Amino acid sequence: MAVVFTVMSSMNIIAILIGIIFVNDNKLNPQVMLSITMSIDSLVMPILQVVRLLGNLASASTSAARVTEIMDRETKINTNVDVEPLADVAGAIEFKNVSFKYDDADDKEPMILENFNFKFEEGKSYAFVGETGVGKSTIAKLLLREYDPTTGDVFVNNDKNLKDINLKSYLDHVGYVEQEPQIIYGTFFNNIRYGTFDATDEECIEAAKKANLYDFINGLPEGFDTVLGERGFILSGGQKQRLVIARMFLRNPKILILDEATSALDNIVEKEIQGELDKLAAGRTTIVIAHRLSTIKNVDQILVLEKGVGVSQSGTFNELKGVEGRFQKLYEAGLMD
Ligand SMILES: Nc1ncnc2c1ncn2[C@@H]1O[C@H](COP(=O)(O)OP(=O)(O)OP(=O)(O)O)[C@@H](O)[C@H]1O
Repeated sequence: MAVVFTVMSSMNIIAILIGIIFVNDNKLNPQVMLSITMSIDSLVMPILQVVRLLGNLASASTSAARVTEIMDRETKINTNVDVEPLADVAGAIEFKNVSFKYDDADDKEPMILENFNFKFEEGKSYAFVGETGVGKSTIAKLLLREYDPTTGDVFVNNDKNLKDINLKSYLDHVGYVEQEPQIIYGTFFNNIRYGTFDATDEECIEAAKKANLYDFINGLPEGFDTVLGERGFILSGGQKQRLVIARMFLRNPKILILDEATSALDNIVEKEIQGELDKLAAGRTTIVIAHRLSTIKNVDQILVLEKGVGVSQSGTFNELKGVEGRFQKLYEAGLMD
């Protein structure tokens, strides 16, 4: 492709150079030379455009093939689309004898969770802490049923195995706030409404007020119609988090999973956002995957994960701070701002 471009582009330069020589020797009228080079231009340009188009078509067909390959991939998770959707989801979740590793087939891979038993009670808040790689985010993935346990089961609504229920109807009641908030290309209205598509403008505005984002949006020249995302208005890390919190207020989930939701923010913004997250968590079963101990001071129960041990300690922040153990070590290591 590059060769074609070079040859085509050089044709014009060569014609001009030869033309200049001929004009100098009085063998060619300058006006004729000008019209010849212009004709070459109008001949070469469409050819170059076609060549460029062919190049784009080739990369588009490669991308289309990759998308088709991904779409055709068989998922290991049966989402049970044919099962009657759950009318409601109770906030209690129970892990029974759950062991998990990512590659079932690899005998050498150690279990990340081993025989984990725990009951999350409705409306209470929990936090998982522990060193990096210990398996905190893996628990969030099991709760979202991105993976099924290698052995053991997760139960919701008392006795319903997460593997057997209509997954979409369960996930409709689960709110997930990721470390890196997902902003879509669209207006504030589109972004807040994402996931609750039938919400009215008034409901979006109400959610923005709860997330303490209303005054900021309202102060923009185009207000809630300001376009965000790639090539759109750029939000700061804290504003993005607030936007996701507004989205969650609108969704009103029974179960809330916060995966290090404030870890990308500086201390001052983090403290402000923490207030909004606490409001959001009130009355919902909340599970925090935490890096900073300061964000989990108020949760009902902290579970300390340790490699090869599982849950080595549990209790409230003040209880754990006062006893010798892994939590105190994390606390003393400065994980508390
Ligand atoms: N998709 C995956 N495939 C294979 N192994 C994975 C996958 N995701 C995570 N792991 C491995 O599982 C272990 C637990 O990872 P996990 O992300 O749950 O830890 P974490 O405690 O959340 O760590 P961090 O605090 O660094 O986020 C790690 O050894 C990690 O390398």
